[in-house]
Amino acid sequence: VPCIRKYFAGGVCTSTVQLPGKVVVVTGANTGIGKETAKELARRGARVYIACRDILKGESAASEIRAATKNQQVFVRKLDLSDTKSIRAFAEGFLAGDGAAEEKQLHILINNAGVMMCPYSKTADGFETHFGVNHLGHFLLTHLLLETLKESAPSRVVNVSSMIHHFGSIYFRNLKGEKYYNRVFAYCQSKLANILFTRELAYRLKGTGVTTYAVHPGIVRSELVRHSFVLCLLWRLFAPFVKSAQQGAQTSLHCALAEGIESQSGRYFSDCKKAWVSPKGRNNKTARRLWDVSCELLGI
Ligand SMILES: NC(=O)C1=CN([C@@H]2O[C@H](COP(=O)(O)OP(=O)(O)OC[C@H]3O[C@@H](n4cnc5c(N)ncnc54)[C@H](OP(=O)(O)O)[C@@H]3O)[C@@H](O)[C@H]2O)C=CC1
Ligand SMILES: CC1=C(/C=C/C(C)=C/C=C/C(C)=C/C=O)C(C)(C)CCC1
Repeated sequence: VPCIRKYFAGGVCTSTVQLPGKVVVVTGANTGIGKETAKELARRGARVYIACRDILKGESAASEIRAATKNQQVFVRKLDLSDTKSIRAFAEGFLAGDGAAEEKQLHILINNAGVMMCPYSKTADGFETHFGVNHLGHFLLTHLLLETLKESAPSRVVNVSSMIHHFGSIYFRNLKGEKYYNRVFAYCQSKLANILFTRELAYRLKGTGVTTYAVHPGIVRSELVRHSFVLCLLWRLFAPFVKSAQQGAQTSLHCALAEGIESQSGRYFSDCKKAWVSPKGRNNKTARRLWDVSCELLGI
């Protein structure tokens, strides 16, 4: 089992970059891959903002991270990606100071939070939940923080996607899932949207010093499978093949920290190296259309 575990553990972030004075936001960092990502960035000396929908869960993760890293600069902020009001309030609060410190800079934004295979539901703004939280929520958050990211360049945006994007398509005529709904395809679509967003964002940010990367973290033991009895069972049955959250955080860390990957902006990484993207994820026309439709839906 240790040998199998080692084989399936995947790539390791080997960057030795330290982050004193750097500011980081990680969404969904109260648990799973996000928490481990935030922990490592705090260990390297960054001021880390845990952006999560449940402040109590966030505080408990923050205490754990402070204790493990001896970094007291770990803060919790409310961010519910299923509500654009909450996203706007988070961005306003973050940029205005909102208690702990006035953040005029943001060097690393990790768009990590996500939901998978939930029953049909809508966000506060009427978007299908996977598309609304996994894609539109992070799209709006990035938009609101973009000027600060530019002013803080060199800076990075890491979008946590998935290999499952290979099975996704963007159904422009059914983005709200009202005509038909399948929870697996809804998740796949949202993860493909993460890849296309990364691609278009990189194109638009050329020359600004802000770079962006999409990530597949691997198959990771976490709460993501909470809505699927079958996946919960599979994850248990195949435990030796499933990464720990700490192993799952490595590719996000690589994309946030590794030196010399700036020319790879817009690309997709898995196991800390460039990986193959589905043809749909390489389509510039779809990327552009998704960008325009997202702006329209969000009124930005
Ligand atoms: N685990 C895996 O095998 C894989 C994971 N991924 C991706 O990795 C990322 C992290 O997932 P993972 O750590 O595994 O899953 P977890 O379920 O453990 O963590 C997801 C995080 O997202 C948060 N979240 C969910 N909805 C919202 C919302 N509306 N607003 C704010 N935060 C929200 C959760 O908060 P709360 O605790 O309150 O629910 C939680 O903190 C996801 O984007 C996922 O798609 C990709 C491929 C495989
Ligand atoms: C085939 C197979 C597995 C199942 C993989 C699955 C079901 C992957 C689903 C990925 C998801 C849901 C990604 C989320 O973004 C295990 C259990 C790893 C064990 C080894 C063989």
